[in-house]
Amino acid sequence: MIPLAHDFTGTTVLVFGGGPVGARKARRFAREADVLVVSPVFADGDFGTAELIRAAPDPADVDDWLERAEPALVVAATDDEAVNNAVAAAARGRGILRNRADRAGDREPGSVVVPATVRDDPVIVSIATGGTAPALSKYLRQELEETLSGAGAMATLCGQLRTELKARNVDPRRRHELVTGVVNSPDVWTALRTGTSNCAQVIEDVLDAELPAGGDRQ
Ligand SMILES: C[C@@]1(CC(=O)O)c2cc3[nH]c(cc4nc(cc5[nH]c(cc(n2)[C@H]1CCC(=O)O)[C@@](C)(CC(=O)O)[C@@H]5CCC(=O)O)C(CC(=O)O)=C4CCC(=O)O)c(CCC(=O)O)c3CC(=O)O
Ligand SMILES: NC(=O)C1=CN([C@@H]2O[C@H](COP(=O)(O)OP(=O)(O)OC[C@H]3O[C@@H](n4cnc5c(N)ncnc54)[C@H](O)[C@@H]3O)[C@@H](O)[C@H]2O)C=CC1
Repeated sequence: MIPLAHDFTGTTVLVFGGGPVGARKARRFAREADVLVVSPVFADGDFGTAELIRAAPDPADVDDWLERAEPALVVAATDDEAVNNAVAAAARGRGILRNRADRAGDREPGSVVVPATVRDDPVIVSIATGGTAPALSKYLRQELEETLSGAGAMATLCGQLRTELKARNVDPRRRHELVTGVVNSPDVWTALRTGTSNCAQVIEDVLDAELPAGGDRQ
């Protein structure tokens, strides 16, 4: 399997099944997609901003739901294998991405797995185990949360620094050295994590050291 980052903004994600697993998937995709959850019963819990539709489609009805909703991705998260099979088959027939919550293997083209994810925007790290051990994905996600602390601020800082260096015509090789120096600086990491320094200050320090007296490098 090849991990990809997919932008679901402006699309619909259709989830079948309103149990804890359907809720978790709904929350995940509701970050950016319009999520519809179809289920006869909904678990107590957080479905994010998803729209909840009370219905219990038979396997034969599922394709009509896909036709109406025109989703970019369908999630099969019911406890009824026949319905989950119908969801996967209808999505396959329509060329729609599909995620089966009740399968670890036997994947086919167009079937996707939801990885455990740590975010410190704009940084995203995803973990999957080929379906063999989702509990391990969860464990590793929790471990990585600490490691990633400050990574979002570091990414933002590097982005701004690159823009500033380009605007000052610092040549590409030197730009790479300066940005790599910042990324590898324990002092900058500590400053970002503890809030003792901010992006603007670090950028100013780098620019002052690199371009004293305002002279641009070519
Ligand atoms: C294939 C996959 C399909 C998919 O859902 O995309 C899948 C399938 C199945 N999961 C099952 C069980 C559990 N899943 C979790 C948790 C998570 N499962 C997630 C993803 C995936 N699960 C995909 C593979 C990812 C990978 O490759 O690692 C995570 C990462 C993402 C998310 O769901 O958001 C999320 C953690 C999020 C987080 O916390 O960060 C827990 C732990 C818990 O709930 O505390 C358990 C119980 C412990 C255990 O069994 O490990 C079962 C058996 C069901 C049964 O026995 O009935 C199946 C089906 C089967 O195995 O047949
Ligand atoms: N991928 C994952 O992370 C995990 C997957 N699972 C699998 O996912 C399935 C769902 O897990 P839970 O949410 O814990 O189960 P659950 O049994 O709590 O919820 C299933 C939901 O599906 C609904 N449902 C039943 N028939 C339906 C229909 N015809 N149309 C729409 N919805 C229907 C039920 O009303 C219920 O809300 C489990 O059966 C299991 O196979 C379980 C744990 C973790």
